[in-house]
Amino acid sequence: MGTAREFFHLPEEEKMQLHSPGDFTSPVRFAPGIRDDDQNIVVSRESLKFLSDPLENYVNLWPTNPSSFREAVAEYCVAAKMAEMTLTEAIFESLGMERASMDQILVKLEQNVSFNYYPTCEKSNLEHTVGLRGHTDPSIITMLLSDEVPGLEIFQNGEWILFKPLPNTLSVNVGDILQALSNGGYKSLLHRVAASSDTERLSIVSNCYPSKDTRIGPPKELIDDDHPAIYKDFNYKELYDSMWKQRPHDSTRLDPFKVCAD
Ligand SMILES: O=C(O)CCC(=O)C(=O)O
Ligand SMILES: [Fe+2]
Repeated sequence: MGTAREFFHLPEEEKMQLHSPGDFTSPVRFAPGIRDDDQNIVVSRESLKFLSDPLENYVNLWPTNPSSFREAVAEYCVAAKMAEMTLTEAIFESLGMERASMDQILVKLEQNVSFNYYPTCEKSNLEHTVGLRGHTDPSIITMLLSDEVPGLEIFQNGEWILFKPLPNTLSVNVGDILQALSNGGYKSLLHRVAASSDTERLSIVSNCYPSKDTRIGPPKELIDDDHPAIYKDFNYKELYDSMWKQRPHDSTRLDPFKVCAD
């Protein structure tokens, strides 16, 4: 967390060297906060997103400032990936998936990591500022470590609820891919981050997802006459590509992959 904080406190010009607008494929990307004039809103989050798996392919592309970056972050990524694999396997077992269906996904799990930084916002601008807009994650599961400053809100039973971070605790969100793989048994979590005028906030998010070509669809053992397939088979590349396309206002990321449109 200290390394992430040091990174975001670097001069703007240095962080902006890692900014490549419109490029969603670069293995290391810095994104500054944005102003959305259409919605008259500022999204204050700055993020550093980077690929981390397999580590040896990417670690040499990561920032070298702060100097602790590569070593500290590599250690975190490896530990997070192991925890995610163990959890994902346990979730698959709980669903009653057969070994072959589980392995098809587990042997090709990948990971990307985001450092998120939410600077404080002037009180007078709070009304038109959010930390991060409501979204679900395009992952199987997402592991979140935050610096214990509140701000994350989750949508539950029709309302936004402030999530209370516990000290030294990781939280895990269900992502869109687990919703598809479990044929709707698990629901991906809609969440957002509020802006604050009091305290800056930091989080480290590790997303775990199948390789781009892995077939994503409910395994046959979860499908029967009472539980018909909700989603067509797709792969992560198709989900990722469709993420950046304009969607109807009320649609979610998985809607384009539904067997029957509602
Ligand atoms: O900062 C947080 O608590 C959440 C960040 C998040 O939702 C994301 O990076 O997808
Ligand atoms: Fe998220």
